This record gives sequence, C-alpha cells and structure tokens, in this order.
Amino acid sequence: MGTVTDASKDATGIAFIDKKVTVVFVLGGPGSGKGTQCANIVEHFGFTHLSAGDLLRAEIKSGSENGTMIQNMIKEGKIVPSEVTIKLLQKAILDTANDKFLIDGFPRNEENRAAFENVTKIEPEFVLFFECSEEEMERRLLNRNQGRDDDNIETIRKRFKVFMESSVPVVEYYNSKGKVRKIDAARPIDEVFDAVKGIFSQFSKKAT
Ligand SMILES: Nc1ncnc2c1ncn2[C@@H]1O[C@H](COP(=O)(O)OP(=O)(O)OP(=O)(O)O)[C@@H](O)[C@H]1O
Ligand SMILES: O=c1ccn([C@@H]2O[C@H](COP(=O)(O)O)[C@@H](O)[C@H]2O)c(=O)[nH]1
Ligand SMILES: [Mg+2]
Repeated sequence: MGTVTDASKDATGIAFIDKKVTVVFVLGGPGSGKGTQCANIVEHFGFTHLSAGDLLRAEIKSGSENGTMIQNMIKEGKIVPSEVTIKLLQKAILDTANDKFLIDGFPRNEENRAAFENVTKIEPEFVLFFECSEEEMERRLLNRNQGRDDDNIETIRKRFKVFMESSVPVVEYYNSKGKVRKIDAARPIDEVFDAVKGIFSQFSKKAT
C-alpha cells in the first residue's frame, strides 16, 4: 500500500491516491443487480466493494453539511456533483488496505468520468455492464423493500431517464476503448454470477 503524506494532499485536504490500485467500474441501470453481484465478487475474488450510492447515503446519515443536498438529489434521481462523490470514493480507497476495488454505480455521467480520471489518475481495468430491461428492473426495485427513498415509481422513472441520457454515454465511451464486459443481467442471480466469474477469471480466487 502506498503512503499518504501532507505534501500529497489536494486543495480539499483529501490525499492523492498514490498507491497502485486495480479498479473495476460496475455499471447498469437501477435495479439491474450491481450490488447483488458485487457481494458475490467480493466473496470469490477478494475485491472491496465501494457503492457510490451507499457512500452518499452514509453521508446523509452522518449529518454532513452536504447531507440535505444529497438527500434531495437522490429523491429526484439526480446526479450529485462530482466533487462530492469523488471525495468520498478517494477517502474510501485510501482508508482501505486492499488494492482491488469494485466501484459500483459510478461514473454516472461524462463529467463524473472525466473528473475522476483527472483527480485520481485511475483508469479502470474494465467496466462490468449489467444489461436488463426496464420492465424487469422496475419489478425488482418495487420488490426490494430496503426502505430506500428512491424506490418508488415516480423516482424510479426519473432514474431510468437519467440512466439512459447520462450514464449510457459513459458505457459507450468505455466501449469505444474496448473496456466494456457486457452481462445479460435479466437471468437468475446464480446464472448472472456464472457469467461474471468468467470475466473475473484473470483474478485469483480468494483463499478460504
Ligand atoms: N438476477 C436477479 N434476478 C432477480 N432478482 C434480482 C437479481 N439480481 C438482483 N435482484 C434483486 O433485485 C433487487 C435490486 O438488486 P440490486 O440492489 O443488486 O440492484 P442495483 O443494480 O444495485 O440497484 P441500484 O442501482 O438501485 O442500487 C434486489 O432486491 C435484488 O435481490
Ligand atoms: O455516483 C453516484 C451514485 C449515486 N448517485 C445518487 O444516488 C442514487 C442512488 O444510487 P444507487 O447506485 O442506485 O445506489 C442515484 O439515483 C443518484 O441520485 C449519484 O448522484 N452519483
Ligand atoms: Mg445498488
């Protein structure tokens, strides 16, 4: 793991990431199964799972000065400003001894993507992309029952629109660089994971 010194801190007080890390972005529409499959990848391949949405929800709970703004953005299905999300991701990476990260649900738009690359200098190893119909994703989200403020039909529709308009272009960008690994995520959970396992075969299995 790299060391972090005061000299390597940026203007916001967050240290630059000066350790060598492997990052896989996990993208897909709302409810496509990103979190579910990330838990399986953590279990089998020893990655650390960083869900940008979970980090933002934890920020709301922590009573941070950005909490109300983040809460309002999530209720509207909007994308939180890049600097807020990137700061949380940077901190999580630096605070974790692991060197392999799944970044779930980020980057959500082109601005997120460019800002993350500029600030962290990290290029993803590849992008795991879960493909699923809106009909199936809507069914899953309405049955999730985790008490999320954004799992209601009104916000779900807004999230689908933001995904199509802002997040799909990010997938297209990485596709043009040959970095996208597409998965048919409409299948049952274990079948989806069988496909995921094939893609992660380059990483050694976690010792049990
Ligand atoms: N392949 C699958 N088949 C059926 N149900 C699934 C499948 N994968 C996940 N689910 C269920 O669908 C719901 C959404 O899954 P999950 O939370 O993993 O999605 P997500 O992509 O992380 O969503 P979000 O973008 O909203 O965070 C959960 O209740 C989960 O148990
Ligand atoms: O990079 C991100 C990630 C998430 N958001 C906001 O959070 C919600 C929920 O995200 P999930 O990935 O579904 O947990 C999302 O709709 C955005 O409002 C964000 O702004 N930036
Ligand atoms: Mg999720």
